[in-house]
Amino acid sequence: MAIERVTVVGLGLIGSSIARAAKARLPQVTVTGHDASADVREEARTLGLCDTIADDPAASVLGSDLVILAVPVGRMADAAAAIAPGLKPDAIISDVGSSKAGVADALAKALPDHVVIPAHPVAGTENSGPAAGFATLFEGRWCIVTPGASAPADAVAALSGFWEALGAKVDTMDAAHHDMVLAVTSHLPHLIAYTIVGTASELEEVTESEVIKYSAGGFRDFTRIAASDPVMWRDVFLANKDAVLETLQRFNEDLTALQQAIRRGDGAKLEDWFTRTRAIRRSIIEQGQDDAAPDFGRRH
Ligand SMILES: NC(=O)C1=CN([C@@H]2O[C@H](COP(=O)(O)OP(=O)(O)OC[C@H]3O[C@@H](n4cnc5c(N)ncnc54)[C@H](O)[C@@H]3O)[C@@H](O)[C@H]2O)C=CC1
Ligand SMILES: O=C(O)C(=O)Cc1ccc(O)cc1
Repeated sequence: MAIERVTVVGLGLIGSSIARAAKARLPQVTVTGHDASADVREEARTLGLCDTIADDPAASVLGSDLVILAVPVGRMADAAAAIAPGLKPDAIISDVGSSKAGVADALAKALPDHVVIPAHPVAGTENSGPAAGFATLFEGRWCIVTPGASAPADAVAALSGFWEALGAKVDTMDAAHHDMVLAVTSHLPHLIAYTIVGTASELEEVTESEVIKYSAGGFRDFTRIAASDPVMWRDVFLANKDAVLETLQRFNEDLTALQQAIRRGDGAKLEDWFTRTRAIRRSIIEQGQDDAAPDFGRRH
């Protein structure tokens, strides 16, 4: 099935990057945009992100073959309900939310008679808003598609083809599995960054501002992640509660084991652990998958 008209709902970092990438790489595709915020719609018009920006959500999806919801995870249900009256019966509705099982349920409930295929481009930055997006964001990055059992194969293929056309590599998996994997690789690291930067800022009173002054090393990387959008991440942790709590439990156990090794002066335990993690990093680089950390910061 051909995708000739695409609507992007939510024109922040990810939505505006989809619009930019589609305009750059798919000149035959017409892109319509909508955002609930009048200021964002205005900015999107000024930036020339889409062929058309619609003020009304239902009007924005009229005639569209593919509608991508790029709003915070907690806003997916509202956004889906608002577009419902304008959808073509055979339109594909997808999203880009960072957690998948809860979003899949919310979208299926809001759009019971439509083809819903959730997805997650695993690419982004700590910035938000329409000006933060860029056309190359998805190049060489994974997009995880999580179709339910009833998703038509031709629609899954069409959505995967769209992401590949934007430069992404596509993998397909079950939504619950996605949420467990991303809890480890993305959600927990963000929680750790939010924690350490908050703790350090409280400790700053003790160290008399030296935390900021000497923040050239690892701490600086944590501050970048901890600058990520508060609303987006609030929603991710609330939506992926079970997987995050399970991962956090394991993390706490390992942290306690390292704490104990430090207290007991168990240097062998510390050195073994650090040797193992160094090998993990090296094997990621050998597999050519070391794009994550440097690439996330490539626009800064
Ligand atoms: N920031 C990142 O690095 C990544 C984010 N994501 C996911 O992408 C989604 C969007 O995130 P960002 O683009 O970073 O956020 P953003 O904050 O830059 O943009 C979100 C936009 O959605 C709009 N919006 C909110 N509720 C709406 C509604 N009901 N209808 C229409 N528009 C609405 C907001 O006005 C805002 O312009 C989230 O679900 C997030 O989990 C996925 C991959 C990476
Ligand atoms: O900026 C970073 O380091 C990120 O981790 C970006 C990011 C944020 C959320 C996602 O769901 C995927 C990628």
